Amino acid sequence: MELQITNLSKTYANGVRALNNVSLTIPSGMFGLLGPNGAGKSSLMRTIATLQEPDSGSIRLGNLDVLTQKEAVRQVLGYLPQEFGLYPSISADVLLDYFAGLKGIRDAQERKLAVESLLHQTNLWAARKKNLGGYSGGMKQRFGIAVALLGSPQLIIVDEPTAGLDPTERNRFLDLLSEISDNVIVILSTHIVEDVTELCSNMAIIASGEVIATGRPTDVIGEIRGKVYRTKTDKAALPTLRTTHDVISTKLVAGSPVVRVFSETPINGEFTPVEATLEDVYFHRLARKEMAGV
Ligand SMILES: Nc1ncnc2c1ncn2[C@@H]1O[C@H](COP(=O)(O)OP(=O)(O)OP(=O)(O)O)[C@@H](O)[C@H]1O
Repeated sequence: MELQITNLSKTYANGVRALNNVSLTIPSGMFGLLGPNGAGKSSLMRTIATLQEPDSGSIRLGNLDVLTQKEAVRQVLGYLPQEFGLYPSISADVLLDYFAGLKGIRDAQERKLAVESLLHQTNLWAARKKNLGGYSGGMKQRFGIAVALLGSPQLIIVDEPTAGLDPTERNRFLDLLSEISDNVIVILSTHIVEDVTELCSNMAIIASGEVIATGRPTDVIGEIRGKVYRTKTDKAALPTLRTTHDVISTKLVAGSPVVRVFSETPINGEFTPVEATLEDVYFHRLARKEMAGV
């Protein structure tokens, strides 16, 4: 199964153009959607999840037309939104059973098996009798994914699921996502570049509603491989360096700026060639997009 998004555009009533001619092909496996705040990630995900209408464009999921066959899409969709409310004084097993009923699992025995299996899969079995109000952030996210996985969806959309999780919970959540991504499409929206490099077989970067890079992470990185250099400098020299070089990023290491620059041709002197990363592509493409928009 493949998700095919073609020329999707959306301008909100307040005039914000959240999606501008977005076209993407999303195969099965983990697909990372990267972009800064306000890039349009949630708008895109809500549209794919049949929760809002675009102004123009089309979305196909296998043989389904997502924009007109909404009910059929919802049957095979699992969606974990950026924010969701949970009933604080209900236990996980009771609420999951309730959602399983809403998802159309009518047979009580079948529902019980589905709920038990998901509670095990999300590592919430031991805490299944606990009220959700007492769950930690990570447990709530794992409960959210258990709800999204009800009914064996073919398309799973998770919108910034690791924001606010500690490293242990973040890893646990991402491991869970990669386990479920065999043979289904999982779209993971995130600001965290590392998560995409490590987990996703395909990806896209969007900024100001436009796709500015897409492909396999290794191929996307390949476009700037051999063209990234690094140097240490002092703070006073930084403004001049920005005018003479194509600066990708600067980071303070022990108080001194470490600068990564892009160059089509070899640069000597203080610069050392370094292995290009997805973060380099991300910052470099965003900077180019900003310059083009000025
Ligand atoms: N319902 C709405 N009405 C008006 N403007 C909106 C609405 N939803 C989003 N926007 C605007 O559309 C743009 C894209 O927002 P969106 O939430 O899709 O981005 P995002 O990439 O998910 O951002 P974040 O990472 O901060 O969640 C932003 O400028 C946002 O303010």
